[in-house]
Amino acid sequence: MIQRALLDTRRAVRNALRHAALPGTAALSGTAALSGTADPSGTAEPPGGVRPGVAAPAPRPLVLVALSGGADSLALAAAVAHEAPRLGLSAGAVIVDHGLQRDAAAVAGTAADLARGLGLAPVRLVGVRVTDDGDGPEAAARAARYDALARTAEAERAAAILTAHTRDDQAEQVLLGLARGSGSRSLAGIPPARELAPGVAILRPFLAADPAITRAVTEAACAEQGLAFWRDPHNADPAYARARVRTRVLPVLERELGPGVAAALARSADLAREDAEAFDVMVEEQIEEIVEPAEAGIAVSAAALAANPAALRHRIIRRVAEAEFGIGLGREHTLAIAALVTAWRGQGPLHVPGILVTRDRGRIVFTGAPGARSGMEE
Ligand SMILES: Nc1ncnc2c1ncn2[C@@H]1O[C@H](COP(=O)(O)OP(=O)(O)OP(=O)(O)O)[C@@H](O)[C@H]1O
Repeated sequence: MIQRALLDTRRAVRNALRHAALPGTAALSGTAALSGTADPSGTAEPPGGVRPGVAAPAPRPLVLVALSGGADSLALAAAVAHEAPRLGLSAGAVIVDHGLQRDAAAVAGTAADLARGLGLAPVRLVGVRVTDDGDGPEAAARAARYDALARTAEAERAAAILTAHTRDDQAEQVLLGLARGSGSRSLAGIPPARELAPGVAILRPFLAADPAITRAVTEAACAEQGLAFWRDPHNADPAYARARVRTRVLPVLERELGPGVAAALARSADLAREDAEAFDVMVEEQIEEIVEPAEAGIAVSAAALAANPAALRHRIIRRVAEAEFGIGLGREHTLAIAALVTAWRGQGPLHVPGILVTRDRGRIVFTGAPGARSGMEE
């Protein structure tokens, strides 16, 4: 029997690892290894150990799979265990125990056993305390998890953490962003790769694949390898917005609009990401040109802001507030500041949370309100 899902997951991992520009290493191309220790055979040391007079081989760069024990990350772990040695990499796993469910420790222990059974090493089981600061239990668990992943990667000197987000996760994320009324950065959804911490990348091979790997494929890949995966009861718990999108909203859309909605949403994310990246570059270029320090703050040329299309003008305003004062402006406040440029009729100073904005001699001047952080980020 052709194990198609297994092969798809392995190909996704192989491509992601080959093309990753992992921190501290060069991007793999073809069979060349990250650190110059290319070893498609998977045997880094010569038989009999290191030869006299020959420098010991550099340790293989380490990648760590973020493993929950669910189908997605178990399929990823199996694919990484197979592919990493062939690319001159070593591969381990991190399992985060959020301690949120009664059987959490047992689930984490089983996942760790499965990882060891796949040949991953090291396998790290990390317990975290989840404290909800008001953003909800999902966000609190995510923050604790990513913090633990970053700390473990640093402790193990890993070049990358790999997570198993699928096309279905991406579609759900885009729908949630749409429902919130977000811009292209948020609609871009979950990035296939980004920096997790200084010197540590986070890679999502199933999202980077073309076409992206679906949840159905990860489940099939587990079945093809006889891997028993855990089903997280939270995934079907209607208390969680993401679970409602997964179990109720997307099935309705697929039924009413036809199959392919999830794929289309994931494609929208890719398009939005391209737009967002282009805007980021344009905003930085504009900021270099039209922003200057002002007493106790920063000033932007009103004429230059006016000359830009709204999409850029609004992004420049938001970027200045974020970089200079650490404040994320909402749509309403952004438009109010933009009106000092586009609908100028001698308005007085504008108070937005943490910032005072005035128009003064052809410049829009941003000044920190008491307590606001100040200083444009590098
Ligand atoms: N307990 C865990 N331990 C280690 N890794 C985990 C754990 N839970 C999830 N992950 C990793 O995160 C990926 C996404 O999981 P999930 O969709 O549940 O996360 P999420 O809450 O949506 O957060 P985010 O999408 O921001 O990672 C999984 O595929 C897996 O790689």
